[in-house]
Amino acid sequence: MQALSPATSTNLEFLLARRRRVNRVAPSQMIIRSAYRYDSANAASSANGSRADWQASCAILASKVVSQQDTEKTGEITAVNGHRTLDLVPIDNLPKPLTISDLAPAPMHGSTLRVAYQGVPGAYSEAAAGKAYPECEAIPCDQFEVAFQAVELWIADRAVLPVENSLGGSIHRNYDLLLRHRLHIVGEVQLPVHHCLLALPGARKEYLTRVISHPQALAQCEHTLTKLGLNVAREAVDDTAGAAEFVANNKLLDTGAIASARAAELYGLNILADGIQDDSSNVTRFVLLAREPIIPRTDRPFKTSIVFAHDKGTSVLFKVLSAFAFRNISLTKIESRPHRNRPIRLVNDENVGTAKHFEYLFYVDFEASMAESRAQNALAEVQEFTSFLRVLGSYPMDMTPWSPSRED
Ligand SMILES: O=C(O)C(=O)C[C@]1(C(=O)O)C=C[C@@H](O)C=C1
Repeated sequence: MQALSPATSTNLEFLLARRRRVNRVAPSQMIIRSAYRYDSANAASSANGSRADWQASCAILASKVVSQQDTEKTGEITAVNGHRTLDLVPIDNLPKPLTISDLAPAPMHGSTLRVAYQGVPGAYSEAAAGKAYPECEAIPCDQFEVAFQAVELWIADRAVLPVENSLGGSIHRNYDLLLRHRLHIVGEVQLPVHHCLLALPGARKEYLTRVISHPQALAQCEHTLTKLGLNVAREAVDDTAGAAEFVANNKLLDTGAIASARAAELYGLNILADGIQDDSSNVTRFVLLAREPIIPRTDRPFKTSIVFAHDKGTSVLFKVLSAFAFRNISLTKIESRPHRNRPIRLVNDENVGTAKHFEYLFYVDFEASMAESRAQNALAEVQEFTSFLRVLGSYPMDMTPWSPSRED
C-alpha cells in the first residue's frame, strides 16, 4: 500500500490545531490519536493555504483499522470473468478483468485517464466511469479490492465505486473498503440504472428456471420479477454484465440475467423485458477515488465525506450531528458499520461489567466544502468528541438533473 507522504503526514491535525487556537479549546480537549507527528516545517508551508495545506486536512488522523487482505471469494460462478468467445458475437477484443495476480507496479503511462471499475464491460460501473470521465480508458477488475489496488499501484488513475442505490440502499462492503484503503474521494456520479431481463436468443420468459445478477440488481428488480411471473431461483453473481456474459458463454437457455442493454449487445443476448427496476427513478451513486485529494473550492456545491468512531456511547453521535446542525450544514448520508477491530465490549453504566455494547464506525456525507470555515469548525468540534476521524474527501457534487432517460 502506498505510504503517506510527509506533506500529508501533517494532516488535519495542523488544520484543526489552527482552528483550536481560534476556538480557544484547550489542547487537552483534543482527542487526537494521530499515527503521524505534527511537523513544523510542513506546517509552515501549509500556513500559506497551499495544496499541502489541503492535503494535510484530508489525510488520516488516526487509523485503528488494519488493512486486511480480503479473503472473500467469488464462489461458484468464477467463469463469469473467463471471457471465452461466444459464437453469437465476437467478444475477443473486450478488455479482460484484472485479477489480484495482475497487480504488479506498472510504468507511467500516457495521458489517457485510466479508471478501474469492478465488473466486466457492460457493467453499470463502467458506464459511471464514462459519465465521470468521458475520454477515459475503463479498466475492468474482478473485485472491488483489485480496483483499489490498481490505483494504489499506479496501474489506474482513478477507481469508480458504487456506494448506494435509491432502491437497494448502501453497498456496505464498499464503505469498509474505503476505510481499509488510503484513497481519497475526488468526485461522485449519480447514474440512472435501467435494468433489462436478458436471455439467449430463442429463450422464453416462461422457461426460465433462474435469474442471475449482482445482488443489488436482484434487489432493485424484486417486485417486477414477481409481477412478470418469474418466481424462480435468484442467484447472486459479481456484477450485472458478468451475469449476462455467464449466460452467453455457457449457452444457458433456462437462465435469465439482469443487466444493461449494452450488456445485451456485447454478449449477444435478447432483451426479454425492458426497464424492470421496481422504480423508474432508480439511481446508483458512485464515488471516484484517487491517490491524491483535490483542492476543495467554494465556487460550486461541494460535498465532504468523513468517517469517525467514538468510545463514549450514543450521546456522542448526537453531539457530532449537532456540530453540523448548528452550522446549517445538511447531511446527505449517514451510515454505520461495525468496528471490526473492536466488535463487542462488555460494559455496564460505569463502563465496566456485563451489558453488551457494540462498537460502530459512522460514515457521514455533508453538503459543504472543506474550504469553508463552517465545515472546518464543524470538524474541529467533531474531533473533540471522537476517538478517530478521517476525511475521506471533499469533492464537487454531481448536480446533473435527474431524467428517466436510459443511460446504460
Ligand atoms: O454490476 C454492476 O453492473 C455494477 O456496476 C454494480 C452495481 C452495484 O454494485 O450496485 C452498480 C449499479 C447497480 O446498482 C447494480 C450493480
